[in-house]
Amino acid sequence: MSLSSLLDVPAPAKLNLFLHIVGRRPDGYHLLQSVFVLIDWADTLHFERRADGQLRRHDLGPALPADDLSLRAARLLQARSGCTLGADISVDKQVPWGAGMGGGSSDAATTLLALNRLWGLGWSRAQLLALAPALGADVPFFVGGDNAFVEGIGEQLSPIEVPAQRFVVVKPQASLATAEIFLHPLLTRDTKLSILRGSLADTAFGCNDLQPPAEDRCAEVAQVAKWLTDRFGNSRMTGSGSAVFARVDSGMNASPSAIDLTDLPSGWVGRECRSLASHPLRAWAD
Ligand SMILES: C[C@@](CO)(OP(=O)(O)O)[C@H](O)COP(=O)(O)OP(=O)(O)OC[C@H]1O[C@@H](n2ccc(N)nc2=O)[C@H](O)[C@@H]1O
Ligand SMILES: Nc1ncnc2c1ncn2[C@@H]1O[C@H](COP(=O)(O)OP(=O)(O)O)[C@@H](O)[C@H]1O
Repeated sequence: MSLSSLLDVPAPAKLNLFLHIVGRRPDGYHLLQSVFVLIDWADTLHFERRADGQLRRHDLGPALPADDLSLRAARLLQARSGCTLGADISVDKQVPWGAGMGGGSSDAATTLLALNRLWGLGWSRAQLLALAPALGADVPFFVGGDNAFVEGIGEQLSPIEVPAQRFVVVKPQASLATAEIFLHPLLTRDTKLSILRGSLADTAFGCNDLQPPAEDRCAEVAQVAKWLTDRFGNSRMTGSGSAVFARVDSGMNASPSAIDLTDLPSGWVGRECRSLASHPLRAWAD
């Protein structure tokens, strides 16, 4: 078997440094402004080319939905490109789901980037980006591959440089469904528009408008936020939750030895994470 018939690639998660809801489209989707930052908490996807055209997924970690986002992305690319090749896709799931960390969306985007190479399609980034919104509002960001100021429902990407940062990210036992948080009566939809400038990449800028509804829906979100604020002096929910992060790159908690996650309450998962400058497959499409 030639080397190029196998690929092993990371699918990194993201954090929303802030997330403002600034309006709503006639179809009910919400217009947002947000800074999305890639982090080094990642799934690993293994791809093996198949000559028979079949697409099969194998779960190396926890079981995923039968029609998961990596498989949906593979089917979409196969159908749109007319490619007669298939793939075995093995997913080592490390990123918690229902967490606002975009793990499923990253799996979908990473699958588009990887199969484009494995199948020798030679599609441009713009062609792959055109497929992305049909897979989910977060998928264009991961296909773009750069940390970004994001507008619209997630399809308008302005790459920005985000200073290297460290975070502690904690997800409580409860998971949250994105659609439920967007429909919550406590959600405000009229946050003032921000103008893109350097300070938008500051982790202290703005807020997450989805956090009050998420805390109302799920008491554990507020508990995680308090747990992090007590230890690191700051906290903010990412996406539609339920994970919450704290910056640990400044102040008295700057030393790695100060980060101790051994006392996480039972059922919570947490890690120290670093921001990434870009998706590790950023160079795989122009
Ligand atoms: C709000 C964010 C921020 O990153 O939340 P997280 O999913 O990361 O938590 C995302 O844009 C979410 O993206 P994604 O998770 O891909 O959402 P989708 O599957 O497209 O949408 C799930 C549901 O959320 C609602 N939705 C989603 C995005 C949006 N801008 N407005 C919405 O109202 C819609 O009801 C939609 O049916
Ligand atoms: N490969 C996948 N990884 C994780 N979740 C997936 C995947 N495929 C489909 N899903 C479904 O998508 C939902 C949202 O997943 P994900 O993008 O990880 O979370 P979030 O919306 O919290 O950022 C999950 O609850 C799960 O049911």
